[in-house]
Amino acid sequence: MNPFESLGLKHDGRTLWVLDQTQLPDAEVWLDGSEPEAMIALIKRLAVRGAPLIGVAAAACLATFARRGASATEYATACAALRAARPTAVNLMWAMDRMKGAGDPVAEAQAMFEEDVRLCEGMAQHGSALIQDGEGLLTHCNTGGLATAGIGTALGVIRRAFEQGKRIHVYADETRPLLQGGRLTAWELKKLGIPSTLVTDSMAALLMRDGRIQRVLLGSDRVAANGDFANKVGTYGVAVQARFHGVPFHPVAPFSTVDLACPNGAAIPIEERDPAEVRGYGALRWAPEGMPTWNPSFDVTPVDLVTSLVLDRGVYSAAELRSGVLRQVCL
Ligand SMILES: CSC[C@@H](O)[C@@H](O)C(=O)COP(=O)(O)O
Repeated sequence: MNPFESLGLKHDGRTLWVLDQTQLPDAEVWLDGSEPEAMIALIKRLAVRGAPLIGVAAAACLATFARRGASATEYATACAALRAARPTAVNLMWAMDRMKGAGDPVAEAQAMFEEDVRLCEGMAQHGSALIQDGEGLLTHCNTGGLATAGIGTALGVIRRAFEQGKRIHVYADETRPLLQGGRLTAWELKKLGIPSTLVTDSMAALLMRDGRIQRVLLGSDRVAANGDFANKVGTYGVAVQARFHGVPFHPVAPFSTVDLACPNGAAIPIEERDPAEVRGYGALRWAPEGMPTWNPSFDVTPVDLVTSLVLDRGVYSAAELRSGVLRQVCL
């Protein structure tokens, strides 16, 4: 397998390494993700996360496993287990289905990595054209180089607009409960030198009321055929607030996130995670021990709250999405 490298993943030709995203921003620790069991654990505990990245990482892991001499049965078992590591991001299932039927798993994983880089470029090209000079942008969760093999989905769009010289200011939601915005998006924005401010999730409506947000750009873990989409919990709330304040709202995703088998958002499976993530963070606990919690990791935003969806192949309005355009462009 040829060496490849992204912000959160690298393959040196023999071993697959992943950046442990749970330790960011304080430490940049690379872990060995070559073995399927190790990769499944890394995906489950969000050391490797972000819809496109988990698909690419799982594919690279399988390719490494095959190259080390896994039997057909071992390969098929690992493929099925990786496919089930997280339930909402369809990129993982899409990638594993491709790997299942791949004649040459090494070449297929390599192609998938390179394709994801190109898909990010497509989104950046189409999405950056929407952003006007001087805009304040709100984003939720982390959708940058850490979440993909390339420059990212929504954060890639934002980065491209910044590189085009547009004077933008990014507001990053901290994104409770696991703080992908506060830890990861903030880390990426600082690295890139993009003017930005971190806010708690509950501040977004106030920013919109005060006229500081001209556009919302965020990612998706699964887009249904009618344009409803799942993304990190809190996205639906941002969409409602954006509609109330007349702020354009754009999910950004590659075609590999579109699931034509889901007719609408009600069919998207939503991951529920450990209650401990709501009661505290890491070693810190603020809720009474045993306090009942609800911890859906994602929510579904109806297409009616979408201004337009930025795909790698173009920008599609809510009306186009409702009339089934995804069935034509995502074949
Ligand atoms: C390119 S990223 C799109 C989504 O995967 C992202 O917005 C998101 O919700 C990630 O959730 P996570 O639980 O951190 O994997």
